Amino acid sequence: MNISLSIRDYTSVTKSAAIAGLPLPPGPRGLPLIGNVLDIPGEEFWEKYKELSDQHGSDVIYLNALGTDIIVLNSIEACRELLDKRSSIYSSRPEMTMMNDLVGFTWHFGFMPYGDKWKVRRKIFQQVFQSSRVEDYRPKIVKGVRNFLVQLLDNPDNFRGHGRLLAGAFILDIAYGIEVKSDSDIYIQQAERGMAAMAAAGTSSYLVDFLPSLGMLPSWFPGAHFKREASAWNRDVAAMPRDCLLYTDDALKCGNARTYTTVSSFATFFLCMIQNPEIQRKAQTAIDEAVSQLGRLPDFTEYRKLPYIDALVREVLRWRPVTPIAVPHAVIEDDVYKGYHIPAGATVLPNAYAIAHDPSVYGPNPAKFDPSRFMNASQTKINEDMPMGYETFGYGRRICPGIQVAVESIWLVAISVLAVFDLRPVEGAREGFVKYSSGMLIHADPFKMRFVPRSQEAVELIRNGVSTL
Ligand code: HEM
Repeated sequence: MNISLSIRDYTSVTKSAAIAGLPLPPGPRGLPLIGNVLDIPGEEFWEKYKELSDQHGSDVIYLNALGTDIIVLNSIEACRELLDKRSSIYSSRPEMTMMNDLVGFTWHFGFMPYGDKWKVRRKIFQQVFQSSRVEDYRPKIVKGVRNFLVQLLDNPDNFRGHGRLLAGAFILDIAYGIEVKSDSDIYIQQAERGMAAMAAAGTSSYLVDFLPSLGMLPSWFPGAHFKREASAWNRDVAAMPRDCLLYTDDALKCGNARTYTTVSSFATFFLCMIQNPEIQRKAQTAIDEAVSQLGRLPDFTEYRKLPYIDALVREVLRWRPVTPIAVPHAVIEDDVYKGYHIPAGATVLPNAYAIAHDPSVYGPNPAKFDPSRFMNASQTKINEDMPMGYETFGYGRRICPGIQVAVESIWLVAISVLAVFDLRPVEGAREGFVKYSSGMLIHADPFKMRFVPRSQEAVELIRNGVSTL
């Protein structure tokens, strides 16, 4: 036994030594001590990583920030090979000092390292949101979307607030069975602020993430602005699990701080519709033919039966991925990819934005919003050979466990809103590009639009939508 162990140990030591002798993936030359810190921009870093990948002619690039190894995966093949197929060693998280220790997300299993504590929480969370429970949660999505339509009719200017309420209330209802009625509810507001903190703190671009001892600096110290930002966010983030316990005796379910992601997709959907009226009309024609003539609002009876609406949802998720570099993974063993050494402990960033905008995956002109890219040549069915555009939900064992409810919510919002409203830009407002925020989660900057009921019959359908459930 002892002999076999020592043979195994010897084999693994020689294997590690052989791997360590391989070159690291290519990347920009770093400076002494600080490495590539100056190559990591504070904003839209996914663009820069893609540029570096093109410059070095490699889908995998290497950077070093204050001694921390960073591997960026810029192709779907690299993500699938490493994060999916080799998930037993690529499913941990880096330390994330800013997110966990300073901002206070240690309670959220999404940022925990791979291990038993994470596994228990993930299992319980999945039980709540798994696909076999669609019968339990779909009626709640339908009810939420019907209320959303009434709110859009009565107070269209607050469409973002209604979207926040829809996403937040629905998750609170599924997870804890509690009913929230307004977007000014304290829990919705708090979750919103907590998610804004998550979006900003999770970028892996704070120096303290690479040199945790910087966290010891006092807040007043020059350059320690991250400490001041963290303490401003910490109050809301710490309150999230505490308040969650007011509603449930099961603290492990407290992983629901993910509403912001779905809300960001709702806004992208609205934006794409006002910027592409011909696509809006095409989607409405498909809905009118299949549902509106039935004299009722759409529901899950139509799910997966209208290929153009499925394609539209895929394109919303692809065009502006909510999480452009997903959430950082960490690799726990030395590994080899395409002859390059991937060092144990490296932070691994899947560049979801680069993948979503890769013409070799999604066809020409990836900057254009065009649902037809997901259809077959005759435009009659979804092209099943094309990836779904869901890469934005991450990879391997850490893939988003809310993927199904998120996609189904976005789908029902899209089909229901288009069935009864024409979405139009505000007359006289400057049309064109709307800027997106930069961070772990991105969202469109505030914009205005109009929700015009398509007919008197549509108004009646909206008004009667909730009572007919
Ligand atoms: C458009 C909507 C959404 C997007 C784009 C999104 C995206 C992501 C991504 C990229 C990750 C990290 C995956 C990885 O590390 O490889 C993630 C993790 C996670 N998501 Fe989502 N998500 C969305 C909606 C939701 C919803 C609605 C929920 C809750 C019902 C949710 C719950 C979670 C949780 C708990 C994790 C942590 C998983 C873990 O670390 O094991 N997400 N999500």
